[in-house]
Amino acid sequence: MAALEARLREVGETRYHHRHPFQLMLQNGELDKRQVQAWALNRYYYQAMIPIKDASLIARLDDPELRRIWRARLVDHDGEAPGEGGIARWLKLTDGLGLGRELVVSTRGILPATRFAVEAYTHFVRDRTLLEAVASSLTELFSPMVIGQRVRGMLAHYDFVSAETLAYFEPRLTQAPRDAEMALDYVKRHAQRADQQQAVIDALRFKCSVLWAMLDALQHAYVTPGQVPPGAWNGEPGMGGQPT
Ligand SMILES: O=C(O)c1cc(C(=O)O)c2c(n1)C(=O)C(=O)c1cc(C(=O)O)[nH]c1-2
Repeated sequence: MAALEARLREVGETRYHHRHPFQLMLQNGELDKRQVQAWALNRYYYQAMIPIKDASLIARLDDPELRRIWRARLVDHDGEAPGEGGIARWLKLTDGLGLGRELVVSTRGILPATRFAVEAYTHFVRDRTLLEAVASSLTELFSPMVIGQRVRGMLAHYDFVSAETLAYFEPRLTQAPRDAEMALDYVKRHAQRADQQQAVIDALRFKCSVLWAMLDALQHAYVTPGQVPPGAWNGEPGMGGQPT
């Protein structure tokens, strides 16, 4: 099983979004405020869909113990009360960046490719085997590293963000390792055959592609050559994006 873990870590090393040019620009202070806003606006859709993805996974778990463990993820994102949890904290980030809440929550200004990538993830978790669904969350093995680089870089380079507006990320540094450890343990116990282990590797590759595609879309639309797709957010806080 150490061999499987080594293969998974190799996938992360080569394919995770810590290597994406948009992530590098974000953490190196090379984006302007509008580009950072576009990142936060689009990433909101990922945040909003994660608990829906997790709820569909929980619905397929027949072991109460596993459901109880996985349930913590719903609480992390949705909170126990209005204004709590990861989604609410992400909205503090978009507030802090000057984006209108109605625009953000409506998701009408997100890029088409953001929507397709996030939907592909939720459908993958719903439709594939439970083993693949669990394995697709294993990008979380690598997220504390990229979050640390992003937060440090953004605080150092952008005067329009603060530790308070980036507060979303702080709890993730403990939540993500807890979740990833559990998912890795599950995968190691359930991927016994070679074909199952390959399915696990492929699920992680797929998930890396989801995250990569989201940043590709931002790079294409808002960096170079600046091709904002029709109907997507046009750079004006609270505006842009056609009403649905
Ligand atoms: O900031 C990031 O780079 C990053 C990456 C990932 C990831 O690797 O999927 C997640 C998150 N953040 C995150 O905040 C989060 O809640 C989360 C949940 C999941 C998942 O697949 O269930 N990934 C991620």
